[in-house]
Amino acid sequence: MTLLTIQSVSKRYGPVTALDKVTLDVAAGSRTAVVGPSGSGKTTLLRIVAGFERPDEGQVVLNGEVLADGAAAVPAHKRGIGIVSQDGALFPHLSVADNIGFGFERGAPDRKKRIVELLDMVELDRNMLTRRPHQLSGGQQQRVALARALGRKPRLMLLDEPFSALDTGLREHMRKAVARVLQTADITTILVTHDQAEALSFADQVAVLREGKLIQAGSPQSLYLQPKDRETALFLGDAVMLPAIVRNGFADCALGRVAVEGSHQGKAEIMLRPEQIRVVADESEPAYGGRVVEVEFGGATCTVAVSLEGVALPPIFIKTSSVALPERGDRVRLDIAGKAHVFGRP
Ligand SMILES: Nc1ncnc2c1ncn2[C@@H]1O[C@H](COP(=O)(O)OP(=O)(O)OP(=O)(O)O)[C@@H](O)[C@H]1O
Repeated sequence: MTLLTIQSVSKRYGPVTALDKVTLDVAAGSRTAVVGPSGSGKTTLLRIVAGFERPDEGQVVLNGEVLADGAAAVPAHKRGIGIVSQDGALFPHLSVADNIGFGFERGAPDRKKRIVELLDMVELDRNMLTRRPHQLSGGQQQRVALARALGRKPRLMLLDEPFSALDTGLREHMRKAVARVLQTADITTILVTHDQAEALSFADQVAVLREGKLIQAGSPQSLYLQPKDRETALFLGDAVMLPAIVRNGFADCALGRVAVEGSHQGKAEIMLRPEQIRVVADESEPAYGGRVVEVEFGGATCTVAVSLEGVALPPIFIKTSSVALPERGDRVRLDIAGKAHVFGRP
């Protein structure tokens, strides 16, 4: 069931088109990540859904209720939508307990109990209730902000880059913790991020924005393995692109004959994710071989650059484990796992 429908929403700021006829459905109980380069319209979209901005055109409908229809809009505080921003936006002069209970009635008999329940939900220690925000770490502040937003029992939760101020390890931990809390509470969520890995691991649906347009929306797997165009492919991760001739489910390219998806026939560009390619030392002069021109040791994931023989193409970069890492100058062949994705060539 669809909870939120964003229908042909456009927003201009003077000469800048921040959003251009964006249409996106968000299923009830799901997690959607909106990604895109800086300035692509992610925050504008979130602010329109939250009610902090009004669209010039288009509709926002939540659970059958029209929240915005062009400039006619339901005010933000009447939307039942929670939002957690990058800085958490906690009230610095209030304790953790009062931050979490901010929206609750002062004299409500169950106020304290609800605050403690929310604190437990975001897995914070109860001795933190009397602390002020500046006595908390960045990750703890974000949990308090999430608890406060959850306390209002939102129909929809919006997360605007909430993990971006945290360092890598904590970021991943928080992402998992927040996903768990939202799933347990069965709250539909939209996350805005410019971290592709975060989007792919957090969401059921990823929506890619570029220059105010929605380029593609779908499951993380489908976007990563079947991106609509080159730019989307490269935005979501490293990719090896090769010219090819496709016939009956196979592509002839500089790597030999590679199985492909789809029914495209003729000239095309194919894409492989680097982890689909395995570098195998092979001195036997294979028909489609190459020579290692660069090795970058990176711990768990190393990068090997291979210059393909007999073709005028730049070296291709392959991610590989540190086990049996080839050396510069080695002859190798490249084994492919899975199928390549085909971009049709006009
Ligand atoms: N209040 C405003 N006035 C004028 N232009 C604005 C305003 N808000 C956003 N813009 C412009 O609209 C475009 C989209 O901005 P938006 O903040 O939505 O992008 P974003 O994808 O969230 O970027 P970032 O990842 O850098 O936060 C940008 O060109 C931005 O400069």
